[in-house]
Amino acid sequence: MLAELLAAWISRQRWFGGKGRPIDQLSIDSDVELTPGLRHLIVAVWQDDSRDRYQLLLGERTELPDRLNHALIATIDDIYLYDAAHDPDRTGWLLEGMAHDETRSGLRMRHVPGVEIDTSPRSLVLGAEQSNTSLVYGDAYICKLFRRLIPGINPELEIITTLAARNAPHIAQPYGWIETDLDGTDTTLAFMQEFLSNANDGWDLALASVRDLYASMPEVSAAEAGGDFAAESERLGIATARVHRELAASFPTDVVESHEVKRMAEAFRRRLGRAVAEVPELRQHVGALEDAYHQVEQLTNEVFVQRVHGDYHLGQVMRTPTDWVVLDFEGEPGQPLAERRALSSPLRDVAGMLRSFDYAARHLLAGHPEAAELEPRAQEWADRNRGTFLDGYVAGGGRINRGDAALLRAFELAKAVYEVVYEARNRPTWLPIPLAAFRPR
Ligand SMILES: Nc1ncnc2c1ncn2[C@@H]1O[C@H](COP(=O)(O)OP(=O)(O)O)[C@@H](O)[C@H]1O
Ligand SMILES: O=P(O)(O)O[C@H]1O[C@H](CO)[C@@H](O[C@H]2O[C@H](CO)[C@@H](O)[C@H](O)[C@H]2O)[C@H](O)[C@H]1O
Repeated sequence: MLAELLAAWISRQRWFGGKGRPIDQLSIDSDVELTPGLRHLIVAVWQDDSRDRYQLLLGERTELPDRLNHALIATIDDIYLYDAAHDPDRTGWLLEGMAHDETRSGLRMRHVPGVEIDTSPRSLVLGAEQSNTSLVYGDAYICKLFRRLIPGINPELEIITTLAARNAPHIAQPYGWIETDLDGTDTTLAFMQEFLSNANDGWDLALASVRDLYASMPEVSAAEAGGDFAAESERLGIATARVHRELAASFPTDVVESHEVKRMAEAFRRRLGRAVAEVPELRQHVGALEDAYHQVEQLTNEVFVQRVHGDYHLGQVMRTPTDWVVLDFEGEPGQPLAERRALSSPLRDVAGMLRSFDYAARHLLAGHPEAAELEPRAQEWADRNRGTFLDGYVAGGGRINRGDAALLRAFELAKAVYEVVYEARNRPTWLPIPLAAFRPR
């Protein structure tokens, strides 16, 4: 009975990766009591013969305070079962566990050597629950509970702890993590780092700039607008190049010989094939995409590859009073771990951010009564910030060569294909934004 109730509940969660497909079955793989009133569950969700596993913190109470009503999952035998990630009376237990390196019922809670964890702050779930659930403790820490579990060490934990040990700039200090065995492999369940309380999300800052441009009367160019974002885009380019340099210095790198570059084009094509099957709107753009991928096959230069961010966009960077900080090095949610840890061209991240400038420029157009008149201004804002970001990247020592244009374009288009699927599944009204990327330029 609990399994059926969980299936209905999980399908409505923003972080559930299997949206758009019915759940055939949900089974409870593990269910352990962490402390009275708090259970840790790993559930397996079966859809079309594929299985994904998710973790949840299940709270139990005989009375449910109003503030937890939104987290209610079900009532069984007069016991309220709810998502305890939303209950600060329960989540303090995780902080204590990491502070004291506790192991309970197979869950290993650990802190980064040399740091101290203050166990007094209470948690709040961050409003923007996306692929995961983040708990903010006071204004000190942010602990991300990975919802969909993939056996193995999460790339974010691996990368941030490695970069922090080198005192690399542009990252937030790591504090602790929680792990368990899944299929006999150490698997990260949660990762906690410094909460940047005095910082703004790059996406929000960019949107403020776009809004300012749209509202400026009489019409001014993006460069003349009071909220011009170009200096920030440039700084972000410089920070991105620095992070790429740190990643290249900390992890293995390689060079893909020109005759092997074909494989990259094949990967783009495989992704396109899957996406077209899911989102028919893509079909009319297949020709243009094939052309772009074909140009990659014709490349005669070798391609430098290294560890990269993997899902780089304006929502993954924050502006502190001093500089940009890069978050969320876990790659594209939903991709196999091996793919997320694989070496790739840093141009992939550059392309991701270029796409994000396009998103920021266009997102306010959907449903806007003056969308047609604003379109050229959106394009102008996107072009300006994409350009200054690239300038910053090159000035910061980022590797972009003359022969990279075709590869950068292909990465951008492949990212837009990914976004089409992401939007079709999660925010269908946003679908026109990535679809606009396939228009001829
Ligand atoms: N260290 C941090 N300090 C402050 N806010 C953060 C921090 N990490 C993440 N956030 C906020 O949480 C949002 C989502 O974080 P992210 O790591 O991208 O999670 P997800 O993987 O669920 O998308 C970010 O856009 C940012 O607003
Ligand atoms: O942040 P996540 O790791 O959860 O990334 C996923 O969600 C993102 C949306 O929140 C999605 O990003 C897309 O929308 C952004 C605006 O909301 C935009 O800035 C990005 O450029 C665009 O790709 C991301 O693709 C997805 O993996």
